[in-house]
Amino acid sequence: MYKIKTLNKISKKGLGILGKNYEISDDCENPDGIILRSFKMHDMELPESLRAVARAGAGVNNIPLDKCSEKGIVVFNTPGANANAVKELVICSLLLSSRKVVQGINWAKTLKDEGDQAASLVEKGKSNFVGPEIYGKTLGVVGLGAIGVKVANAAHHLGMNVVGYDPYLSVDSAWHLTRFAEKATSFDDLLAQSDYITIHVPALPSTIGMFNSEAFAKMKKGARLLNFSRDTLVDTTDIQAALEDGTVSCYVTDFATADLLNNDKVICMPHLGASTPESEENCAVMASNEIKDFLENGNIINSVNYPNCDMGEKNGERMTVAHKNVPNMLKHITDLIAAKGVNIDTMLNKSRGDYAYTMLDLQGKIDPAIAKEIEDIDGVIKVTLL
Ligand SMILES: NC(=O)C1=CN([C@@H]2O[C@H](COP(=O)(O)OP(=O)(O)OC[C@H]3O[C@@H](n4cnc5c(N)ncnc54)[C@H](O)[C@@H]3O)[C@@H](O)[C@H]2O)C=CC1
Ligand SMILES: O=C(O)CCC(=O)C(=O)O
Repeated sequence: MYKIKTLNKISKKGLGILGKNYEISDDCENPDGIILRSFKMHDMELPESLRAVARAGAGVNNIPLDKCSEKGIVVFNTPGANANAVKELVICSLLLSSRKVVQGINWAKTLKDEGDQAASLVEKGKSNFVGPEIYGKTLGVVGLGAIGVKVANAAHHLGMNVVGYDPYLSVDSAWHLTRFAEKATSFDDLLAQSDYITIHVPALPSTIGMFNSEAFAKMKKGARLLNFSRDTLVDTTDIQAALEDGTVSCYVTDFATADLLNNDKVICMPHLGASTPESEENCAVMASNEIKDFLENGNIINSVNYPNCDMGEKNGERMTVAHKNVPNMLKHITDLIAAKGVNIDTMLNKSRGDYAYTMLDLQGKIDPAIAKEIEDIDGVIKVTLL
């Protein structure tokens, strides 16, 4: 029986995939795996039993990746599974940033006690809520991954000129991106051209604070900024100054923070980007499949800290070894196995940065003591006999 701890509400349809060999609860002790959404794991003690963490979503800045890697805990995410949900809210927000819809609705509500006068007051007051159309305007998309590409394509279909910036654009993203999107020559070039800018990069040391006073100084006066990625990408003090002096005319963010909630030029949403039944189900299904395949077969698909390794369904004895990416490791492991007279049927070894993962299909019955001996090799982190 495998134990799965959930740290957020996870779609039942997704969890159902795990099947009857799984005990799933939000308070289980000694879990083999954790499935979560935005729960912040940084202050959490990682149980010794823990082998895998699956983020039902894209961003993994809520997970202590270094700590997990050191303990041989494989962390997964669900690339693209919520991208359509975010794309739709971004398109909605392009319009919200332009047309003063939120402000207009709030004002209209203040007329609720005006009786027969309400209709004429609406007509008199509506000129306060005029805003430009997005058709023919330029949208800058920063980060052309799963979400950025979908946003770029949809904006093109709405008649916008699209300019994109992504120095690490993947081949897959390039295949899916509309041919009408133009490539910005640099981040500064995108800032200078865009009437609207939407951010779709992960929160990394290299991206945190990328929208700061220096960036705002290079933007078109009155540009509109959308942030559905992470709060830390936009410097809170600098955006308030840019809104105050009119450099940015509206900031739409999916990350409501106390200092922004009082600003009339900010539209704050409570992290709703991925909150659709479809996206919650897609993410939960993908996360459950990933964790099940790892726990049962040792396969790693869509990990963010260990290399992807897939030997298909196990058929016999399989051993997996999470280890440091150092010389001679394979020799040490295979020497110990050979010394026990065990034959290796198939083997796969891949590395990713400082860490590596080895999968071995072994012939015959394996003495679990081998696992202990391999775990004692300097640089080996975790050995699992499946
Ligand atoms: N508001 C919400 O509910 C959601 C927010 N997100 C956030 O959106 C982010 C992006 O999600 P996806 O598109 O699914 O991820 P993704 O990994 O498919 O795309 C990220 C893209 O950013 C690019 N990138 C990295 N550094 C960059 C830089 N310095 N400048 C320009 N581009 C850079 C990468 O090359 C990649 O193409 C996530 O990391 C997460 O923080 C994701 C899903 C839901
Ligand atoms: O699970 C959620 O609602 C948040 C989604 C998100 O921010 C992500 O996938 O990065």
